[in-house]
Amino acid sequence: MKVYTITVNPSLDYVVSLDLLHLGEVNRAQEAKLFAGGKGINVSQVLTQLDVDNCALGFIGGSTGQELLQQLNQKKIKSDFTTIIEKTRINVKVKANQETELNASGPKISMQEQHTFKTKLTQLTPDDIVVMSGSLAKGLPDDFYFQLIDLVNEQGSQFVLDTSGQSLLDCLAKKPLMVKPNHHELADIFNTTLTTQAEIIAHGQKLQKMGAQNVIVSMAGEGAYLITEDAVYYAKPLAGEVINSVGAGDSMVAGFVGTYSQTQDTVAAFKMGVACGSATAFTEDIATEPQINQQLKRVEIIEI
Ligand SMILES: Nc1ncnc2c1ncn2[C@@H]1O[C@H](COP(=O)(O)OP(=O)(O)OP(=O)(O)O)[C@@H](O)[C@H]1O
Ligand SMILES: O=P(O)(O)OC[C@@]1(O)O[C@H](CO)[C@@H](O)[C@@H]1O
Repeated sequence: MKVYTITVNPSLDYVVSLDLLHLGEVNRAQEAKLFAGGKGINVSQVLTQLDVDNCALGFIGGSTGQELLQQLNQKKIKSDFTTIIEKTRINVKVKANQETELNASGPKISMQEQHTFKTKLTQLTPDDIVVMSGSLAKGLPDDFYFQLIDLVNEQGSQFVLDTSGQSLLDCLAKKPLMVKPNHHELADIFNTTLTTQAEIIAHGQKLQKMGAQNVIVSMAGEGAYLITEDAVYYAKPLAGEVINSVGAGDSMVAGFVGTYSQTQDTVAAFKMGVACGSATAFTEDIATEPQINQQLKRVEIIEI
């Protein structure tokens, strides 16, 4: 099986570190780094670390797009982007006493550019899994992901749409391989508050009954649940120093999809998802293979 990631609105993530942020004043950063970003691209980075056959698709443009591509090439991440006229965005991540993210809305994508991109999906086969995540760029219709899901389904491939709210609910009827709301997003979907384990599981099961093949409910440092058609599993949280939570969710999606694509074993895939999410939370950038394997040894899954 091959995995394709789709990032319609990638970014260069400009990560600025300082002890304390004073709003409304000139702040001097201790460190500033530029990383290739965007949710699907983060998924591709982890898949490449795990040696899973994958290709990053999406739109890139201008000098920022070139910088992003150069970074992906350096990391040996395979890609087949559609080139656009406008520039790829830069997102600013401030790491001070708190993490603050400033995400730009991104470039405008023309009808012709959208069309060129869609033709790439005709190469998909029933053996492929397509992961779609992140915000929609300007000029893309609200139902763009749903148009893509239909194209993916026409080719017989599986899909994962990492989204929240109404879009997540709407995609369930199309039978996603997996959905991964965090517990806050799960509560918001049903306009409720979820406090007990039983409540979280019951609402995750609703998503499964509505069409998701597998549901992961992630809870950052409090563990995660996997809900399948016939069982519920809990992954105990891994203790560690959180250095950067940006991309933890993307890494979890990558771990699940990557191992699933190689083994079709849902529980092993969940285990890898937890290891990848935590490994990224415990490091500065997206986790590397040794960091992931170090966490994988520590993951404990129990059936509930
Ligand atoms: N503080 C933490 N301690 C240990 N593991 C963590 C922590 N935060 C995230 N993780 C790991 O990453 C996974 C995904 O994190 P989280 O539940 O925050 O998802 P998310 O809200 O989609 O993440 P993101 O911050 O990327 O949007 C968790 O299930 C866990 O495996
Ligand atoms: O603006 P979006 O598309 O919702 O999110 C983009 C983004 O915040 O997501 C990734 C982390 O998940 C970052 O690499 C990137 O900057």
